[in-house]
Amino acid sequence: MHALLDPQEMARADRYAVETGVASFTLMERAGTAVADAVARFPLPTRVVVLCGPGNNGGDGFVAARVLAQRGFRVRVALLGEAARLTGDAAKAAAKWRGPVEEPAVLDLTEAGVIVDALFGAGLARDLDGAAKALVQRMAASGRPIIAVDLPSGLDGATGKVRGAAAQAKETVTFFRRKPGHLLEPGRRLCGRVRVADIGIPEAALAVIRPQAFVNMPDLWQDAFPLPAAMGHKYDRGHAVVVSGGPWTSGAAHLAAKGALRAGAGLVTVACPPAALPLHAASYAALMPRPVADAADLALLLADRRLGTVVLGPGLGAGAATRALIDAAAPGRRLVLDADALTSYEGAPWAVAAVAGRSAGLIVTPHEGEFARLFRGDREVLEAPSKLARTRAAARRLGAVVVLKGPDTVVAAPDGRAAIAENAPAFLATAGAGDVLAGIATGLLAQGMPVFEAACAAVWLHGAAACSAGPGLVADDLPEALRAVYAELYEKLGG
Ligand SMILES: NC(=O)C1=CN([C@@H]2O[C@H](COP(=O)(O)OP(=O)(O)OC[C@H]3O[C@@H](n4cnc5c(N)ncnc54)[C@H](OP(=O)(O)O)[C@@H]3O)[C@@H](O)[C@H]2O)[C@@H](O)CC1
Ligand SMILES: Nc1ncnc2c1ncn2[C@@H]1O[C@H](COP(=O)(O)OP(=O)(O)O)[C@@H](O)[C@H]1O
Ligand SMILES: [K+]
Repeated sequence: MHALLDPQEMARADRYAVETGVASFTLMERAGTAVADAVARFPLPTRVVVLCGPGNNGGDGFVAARVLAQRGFRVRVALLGEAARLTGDAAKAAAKWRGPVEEPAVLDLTEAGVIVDALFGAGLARDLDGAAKALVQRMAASGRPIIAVDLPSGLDGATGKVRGAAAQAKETVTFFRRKPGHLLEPGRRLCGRVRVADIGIPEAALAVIRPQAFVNMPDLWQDAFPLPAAMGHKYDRGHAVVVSGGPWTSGAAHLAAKGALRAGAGLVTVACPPAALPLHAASYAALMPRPVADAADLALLLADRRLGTVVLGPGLGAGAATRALIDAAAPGRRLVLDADALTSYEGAPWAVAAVAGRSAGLIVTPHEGEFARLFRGDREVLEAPSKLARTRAAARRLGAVVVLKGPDTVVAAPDGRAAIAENAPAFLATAGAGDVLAGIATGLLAQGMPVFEAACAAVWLHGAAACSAGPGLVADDLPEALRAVYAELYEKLGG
């Protein structure tokens, strides 16, 4: 699994390496050498400017400068702060750099072939201001390619937020594992291409750290992925129910239903107002439309316990009628709540927590607007320091798995496990895409996949389907595109 380490966890990995016999200066030497390797891969990087900061990030910069000079590059080094104030490994690395150490102010950064940004990394402790901020802004304005050491300076590795200023990097070289800030926007864009260098920290450090945040990739959930059993029948693959709005808003439920079917649910029933029956009947022939006028009708339909997974929200309308449908569906069933279902609980996350408590597992899939409405007034959730922290706080509050959508969709479980997606193309932001995602999650839940894993898999499959469909995508393409993604996944998982 691809773990993500926050700065504290990374410091723990560092200590673990030292405890198990790796000298900390060796880590710095390898880190600086990895940066030098990245510079050397650039086209014609003959003139290199290395901007070093006052801590170990600057130390990596001094090592990179030395290695590059030894390899014949013309290197100039500037230090933000005084050389006399460097300590520990950074002081040692600076002492091994034999060339001049200049004032940043005297350098014309626009003349650099490549700039190495080694000002601040994991130790960024507050917003940049004064000389540090001015230097980062000059670097950004230089227009020269930048290779960032660990993180673009000013980017917070835990949150992905910019603290004061940060310069767009062409490439970022980080160490051992990526950090959440490499995936969370705007950090992801600022990093450019991210390389992870092995600097000799033992993998066993992860068993000690027990990280709880991961990149959302198949290795995170593939062991729980429901491959169809050779001797199975459709009921083994679950019976999902999509609750639809009336004829004018039935498209959203329709997209969710297709998502659930293509994700592998054995059967999908669409519970819809009678006026919407013909529309659903005319879509996929495989869908089973049933007339459901209100919550009492839904309860009757769901009396068949095989209908164990229900998605509500897409195109349903927000308000009391939707809350009543949710109350009818919740007891003992696995639920996905999206869109209007979430807006129906504006400012009342405790009510969703109550639904979660009655259910057999709940996934909620808000976008940022729905999230803000649901948690209105809940400062602990809304003001948590990052998208990752907000999603985790929300999951704890609701006792449910939360999927907070966007270019960097975060999935979090109440127990703290979290995954950040990196496979969604920008053109996935199109009307109805969210409805398909809710449907895919429902289809996976219906097949018995555990709730957190189902949510993570749904997000990854959704992104992969979009990539497979390509630019020009409309939401209707996503369920169809899932076929190619499944073909590859089944092949890989031996299904
Ligand atoms: N962990 C590992 O395994 C390995 C880590 N390695 C490397 O170490 C890096 C982390 O080093 P680090 O901890 O020394 O922190 P770093 O990023 O240099 O910054 C600290 C300095 O900046 C200062 N400062 C902070 N904020 C500021 C602000 N807003 N404005 C102005 N100043 C500010 C702060 O000063 P102070 O807060 O004390 O005033 C302090 O002097 C990591 O990113 C990686 O590159 C590798 O060598 C390989 C192994
Ligand atoms: N900039 C982006 N890059 C990639 N994916 C995005 C971006 N913005 C939104 N998405 C994704 O597009 C989908 C949009 O869903 P949603 O906002 O619910 O729209 P709708 O209600 O129209 O279906 C979500 O899966 C979200 O993660
Ligand atoms: K940096």
